[in-house]
Amino acid sequence: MDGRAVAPAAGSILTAFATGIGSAFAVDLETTATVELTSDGAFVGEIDDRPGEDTSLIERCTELTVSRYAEDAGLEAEDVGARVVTESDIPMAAGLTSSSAAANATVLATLDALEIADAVDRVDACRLGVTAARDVGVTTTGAFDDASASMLGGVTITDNGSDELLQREEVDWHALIYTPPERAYSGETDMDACRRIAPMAELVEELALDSRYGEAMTVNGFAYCAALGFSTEPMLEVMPDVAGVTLSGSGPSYVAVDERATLEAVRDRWDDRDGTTRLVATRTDGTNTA
Ligand SMILES: Nc1ncnc2c1ncn2[C@@H]1O[C@H](COP(=O)(O)OP(=O)(O)OP(=O)(O)O)[C@@H](O)[C@H]1O
Ligand SMILES: O=C(O)C1=C[C@@H](O)[C@@H](O)[C@H](O)C1
Repeated sequence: MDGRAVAPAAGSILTAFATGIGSAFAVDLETTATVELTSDGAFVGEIDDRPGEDTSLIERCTELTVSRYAEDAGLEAEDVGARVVTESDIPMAAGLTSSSAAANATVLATLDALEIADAVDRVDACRLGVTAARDVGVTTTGAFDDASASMLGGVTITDNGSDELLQREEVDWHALIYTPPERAYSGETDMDACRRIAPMAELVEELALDSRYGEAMTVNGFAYCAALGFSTEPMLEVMPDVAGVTLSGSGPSYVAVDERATLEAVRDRWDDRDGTTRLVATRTDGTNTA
């Protein structure tokens, strides 16, 4: 039995390291997971085109999903194993939620292989991926904010301490994303520095809950650039022309939102920098079987 699912990336509105409350929105970059069920009880992962990269997240996702749902599919969990392969156009460890997209795609592809994808609540499926991310140490707060945006689409606001969804709204922006060449792994974030900006994070939370997402993300960006030692220059280069701009996740990517034409007009300011600039649509749908 084979299953397949596709999950989008996400950009930040409120990064959750300071208070545990986070907010993110889905963007049109994708990870695809293909899962083949086996009968040897082993869980084996492969990341296409990245032979040396750590596959423990996607292996744990298949294992947890089989353990939780095999019996619902009429199978004995002990006899079931899985082979999972991911293919992705989301840069890894760049602040664009590659880990949450890989987890969501893998959980849903495993449910698809078990032929019960439509019977499982998407938020429960998302929480399973968050548990796997915690188990293998690729997250600090669990990143339910990023994971829920990728699973459901649109903007989500979450409490990553309790994995509760506080708000979800569909938005119609485009996103301009600048990714410098370096990488930043979320599991290695300086949490002491992040906790010092908690009062700013609380202000960002108020703005986001009031649907003032552009202002929220810009305050978030200045606070997290300061806490994590990233430059605010890329933000200043596109302000005040865009509705919002921030450092995304644990960096090093920056993301700006507005109408497509506005972002096209400022794009060359980031194109001049080392790294990659992408102009993508936001996504109101989330993770789906394929
Ligand atoms: N396409 C993928 N397939 C399988 N595993 C992946 C994939 N992308 C990321 N991962 C896993 O996630 C880890 C990177 O997680 P990390 O949280 O640091 O990056 P990120 O999710 O891109 O960043 P951020 O959380 O700041 O948005 C990788 O080491 C790998 O274990
Ligand atoms: O690992 C984590 O806990 C997080 C990672 C980042 O992507 C952030 O965007 C998120 O808010 C929290």
